[in-house]
Order: sequence, then C-alpha cells, then structure tokens
Amino acid sequence: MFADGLLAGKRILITGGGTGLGAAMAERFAGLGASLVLCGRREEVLRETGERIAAATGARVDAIRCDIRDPADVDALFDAAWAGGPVDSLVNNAGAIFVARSEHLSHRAFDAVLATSLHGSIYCTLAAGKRWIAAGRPGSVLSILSTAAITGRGFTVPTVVSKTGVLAMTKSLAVEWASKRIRLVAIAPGTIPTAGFMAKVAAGREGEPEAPGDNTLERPGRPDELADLATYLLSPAADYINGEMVVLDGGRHLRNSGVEDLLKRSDAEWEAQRARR
Ligand SMILES: CCCCCCCCC/C=C/C(=O)SCCNC(=O)CCNC(=O)[C@H](O)C(C)(C)COP(=O)(O)OP(=O)(O)OC[C@H]1O[C@@H](n2cnc3c(N)ncnc32)[C@H](O)[C@@H]1OP(=O)(O)O
Ligand SMILES: NC(=O)C1=CN([C@@H]2O[C@H](COP(=O)(O)OP(=O)(O)OC[C@H]3O[C@@H](n4cnc5c(N)ncnc54)[C@H](OP(=O)(O)O)[C@@H]3O)[C@@H](O)[C@H]2O)C=CC1
Repeated sequence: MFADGLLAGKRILITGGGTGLGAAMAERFAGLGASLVLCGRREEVLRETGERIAAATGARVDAIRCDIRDPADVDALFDAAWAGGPVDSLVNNAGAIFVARSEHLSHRAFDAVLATSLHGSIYCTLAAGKRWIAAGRPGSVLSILSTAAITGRGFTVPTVVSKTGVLAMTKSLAVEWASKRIRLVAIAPGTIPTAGFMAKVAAGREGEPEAPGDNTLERPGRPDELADLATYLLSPAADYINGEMVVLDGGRHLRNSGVEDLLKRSDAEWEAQRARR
C-alpha cells in the first residue's frame, strides 16, 4: 500500500510497543524503513517483540523498559532513546482501562488509569517536545485515543476522561507548537480485539466483541488497519494535518458508544464481574 522506504531515516518511539496495536504499528513502521524505540513495563515482552521485528525487517529496534507513570522514568527513556539518535515521532499508545460501575471506583482506581493514559501521555509529549524545541528539530506526536472522546462512555469513565484530556492536549499543542514545526494528531479506534482488549474490556461480556449491527460495517477493526492509518498520519503525506483526531471504527460511534448493553446489567452480574478480576 505504501512506497518502499516511506519512513526510511525516521526514528519513532512507541509507548506500549511490545503488544497489541503498539506492536502492529512497530512492525509496519519498521517494514517501511523506520528505526524504533519501544517501551513498556515488561522487559521480556518488549525484548521478544523487538527481536521478532528486527529479524523480520532488518530494522534497528531499541527496547527500553519504562513505566510512563513515573516522570523520572520517562526522562531516562527519552535520554536513552536520544542517545541512539534523535527521535522524529512519538506514538502515545500505552493506555489502561477496566469496565466497572463508577460508584464502585476508589480514588486509587481512578488514579491507576489516569496515571498511565493521561499523565503518562503528557509526560512523554513534553519530554519529546522539550528536546525537539531545544534542538530546533521538527517532530510529530500521534496519540491513540478512543471514540469515547466524542461520545463519552459509561462504565469506563477514567479512560474516557484520560482520552478526552489527551485530545485537548493534541488540539492545544497543535496551535502552540506549530511554529516549532511540531505536529500533533490522533486516532480514535473503535473495537480492535487485541489480547489487552479481550482481557480488560470483553471478558465477562455476552457475545462477540463487535456483534453484527454494532457498527455500520458489521465487523471489528484489525491492527493492520490501524497501522496503515498511523503510517499515513506520520508520513510526509499528512504534513498538512494538525490537531485532528481521525476515527477508525466502522461507523460505530454514529450508532452507540459501545456499552449500552451494560445499562441493563443486574447487580448480580456486576458482582460476578468484580469477583473475576
Ligand atoms: C465489548 C465492546 C466494548 C466496546 C466499548 C469499549 C471500548 C474500549 C476501548 C479501549 C480499549 C483498551 O484500552 S484495550 C487496552 C487494555 N490494556 C490495559 O488496560 C493495560 C494496562 N492496564 C493495567 O495496567 C491495569 O488494568 C490497571 C488496573 C489499569 C493498572 O494496574 P495497577 O497494577 O497499577 O493497578 P492495581 O494496583 O491492580 O489497582 C489500582 C486500583 O484500581 C482498582 N481496580 C483495578 N481493577 C479494577 C476493576 N476492574 N474495577 C474496579 N477497580 C479496579 C484496584 O482495586 C485498586 O484500587 P484499591 O483497591 O482502592 O487500591
Ligand atoms: N484495542 C482496542 O479496541 C482499542 C484500543 N485503544 C487504545 O489503544 C492502545 C493500545 O491498546 P491495545 O493494544 O488494545 O492493548 P494492550 O493492553 O496490548 O496495550 C497496552 C500497552 O501499554 C503498555 N503499558 C500499560 N501501562 C503502561 C505504563 N504505565 N507504562 C508503560 N507502558 C504501559 C502495556 O505494556 P506493559 O503492560 O508491559 O507495560 C501494553 O504494551 C491503548 O491506549 C488503548 O486504550 C483505544 C480504543 C480501542
């Protein structure tokens, strides 16, 4: 679909790059010539993904353990990444979610999600932006958000608040940093049944993760479809797109937010879910 070598010479840092959508983007970017920095909390997972992608594509892949909830860890990540050459693009992909009734959430539960999905994304964006501005280099930031930033969504409120906050950051910095040649864009995926999605969102739900009728195209999305859109948004072809969130959801958010079935759930069903976690 894309010209060979489209991303040659680019160095791209992907948070949560060891699994799911992050790994799918990593594989696509590396296949198009980019060198990569992958981060996440689990070193073994990162190493395996990094080695697999390097062997398949010949790309340079640096796998660096980092918990993006910790600003000192984030600074160390960016220092280590830059030591291997300046980073051209950041992908804020790491995120956290669980499905629960909001009145049952402790403040620690709220903080656990915001710390990664909101604060972590902001720490990484500032770490990248500061370095680009100090070096007079251009850069781009792609954040993986959610259609819930448009519709709102019950039972996943900490995640929705986080994604909406990162969308606000994207639009705001797109204006503030445009003169520094830093571009910020986002993708709002619908349902893409990764292992993380199946464990955190689909577990305990009736039926398929995306049932016929949930979206206009009657199928879930695929990681390679997200990787294609991410490639376009980070490529020179998208140089005139700034501050925008592109939806990739088969039209689902035009019909529902994804959790309407849960409005009818009984107390007993919620208790069963809580017991399973
Ligand atoms: C189908 C179509 C749909 C379609 C609609 C839905 C579309 C969804 C789109 C998005 C999909 C995705 O994001 S898929 C990506 C999923 N991947 C991830 O989430 C990976 C990262 N996740 C995580 O690390 C964990 O899940 C997370 C809990 C957030 C953080 O882990 P920690 O180890 O930091 O946290 P813990 O110490 O375990 O817990 C911290 C506090 O949170 C509370 N807590 C933890 N899990 C909880 C839960 N399930 N319900 C309530 N509270 C919970 C604990 O009790 C603690 O509070 P106290 O008891 O008070 O101490
Ligand atoms: N799949 C879907 O349908 C949708 C996904 N999304 C978003 O896409 C992104 C990727 O999700 P997906 O691939 O499905 O699920 P995954 O669970 O595979 O992705 C989450 C990744 O983030 C990493 N991560 C989590 N917390 C931290 C942390 N504190 N510091 C560093 N890394 C962390 C995880 O690695 P580790 O545990 O090793 O740290 C993991 O690699 C998320 O932001 C998600 O919200 C949005 C809408 C729909």
